[in-house]
Amino acid sequence: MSIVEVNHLTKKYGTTEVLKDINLEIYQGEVFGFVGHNGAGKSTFIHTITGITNKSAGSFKIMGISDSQLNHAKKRIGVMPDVSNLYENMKGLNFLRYMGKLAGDKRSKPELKTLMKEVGLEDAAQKKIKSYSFGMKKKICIAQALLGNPDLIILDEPTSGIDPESTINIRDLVIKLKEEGKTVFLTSHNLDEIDKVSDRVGILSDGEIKKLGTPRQLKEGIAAGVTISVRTKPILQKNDIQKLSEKMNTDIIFMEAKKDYTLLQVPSEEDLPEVSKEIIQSDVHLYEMKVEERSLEDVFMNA
Ligand SMILES: Nc1ncnc2c1ncn2[C@@H]1O[C@H](COP(=O)(O)OP(=O)(O)OP(=O)(O)O)[C@@H](O)[C@H]1O
Repeated sequence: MSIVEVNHLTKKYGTTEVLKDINLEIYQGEVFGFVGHNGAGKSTFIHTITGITNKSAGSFKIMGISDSQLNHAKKRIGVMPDVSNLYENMKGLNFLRYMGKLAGDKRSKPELKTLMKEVGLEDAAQKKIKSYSFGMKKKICIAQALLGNPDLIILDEPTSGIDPESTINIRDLVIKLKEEGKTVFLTSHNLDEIDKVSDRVGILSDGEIKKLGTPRQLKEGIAAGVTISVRTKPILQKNDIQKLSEKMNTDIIFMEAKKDYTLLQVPSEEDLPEVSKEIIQSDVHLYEMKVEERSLEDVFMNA
């Protein structure tokens, strides 16, 4: 079942089309990762489907409720606010109690403390928000998005500015929410994180969804060929790879030479034995050769 259904959605600021004819379905119970470069339109998309800003054209439904009736769906959507919208003079726990009442959240104080613990703020309940670090402010925004027990949780950059341990906490929290049957829509610049946690990923570029699928489908869908890293002494440079390619009469593409290894692309795994044989027979010493996993970053760069 679709929790979000977007049809031909367009958003303009002045004459600039920031979202261009977007079609997208987000299914119940999935974690959907939305990625794109700065200014691609991710926040605008969130603002549009949550009614913070008006669409220019097209339509959308949230939990089957059409955008003209969006107010009826709002209680079931938890949107992570921007840190600048926090009430800095309030203590963390009091802030969540206050926002919780507005959201119709029935949680008791101990339950709200549990929520704070889940987002990694167990020691900050009685501290004023203005004393929080940026990462802590992000965490309380995530907690705020969960008030009122929403079915759809929208997290815009939840892990930016957050330390690695807290990033893992947030990942665990997202997985827990999914296990509870919630739908989580999240944006992030951390592609590794998106890869780990998302059931499906959409790549937004210049206001259009350029790629959509499971992380695996997206990684399998990029240019054919196998990327390998080769650790040699001395390091193989571009001209070495060109010579190798000519000698083998195969397209071997030099990608980059790092500090202690070289990345190259060969047409298929079948070429690996000969590549290693040629390197061993050359003037360099071969220490390691391995196939590199495709990453979402590769997909993103190819979008
Ligand atoms: N209120 C506004 N008025 C005019 N232009 C806007 C407004 N809000 C956003 N934009 C423009 O729309 C484009 C998309 O911005 P948006 O914030 O949606 O991108 P984003 O993908 O969320 O970027 P980031 O990753 O940097 O947060 C940008 O060019 C931005 O300058």
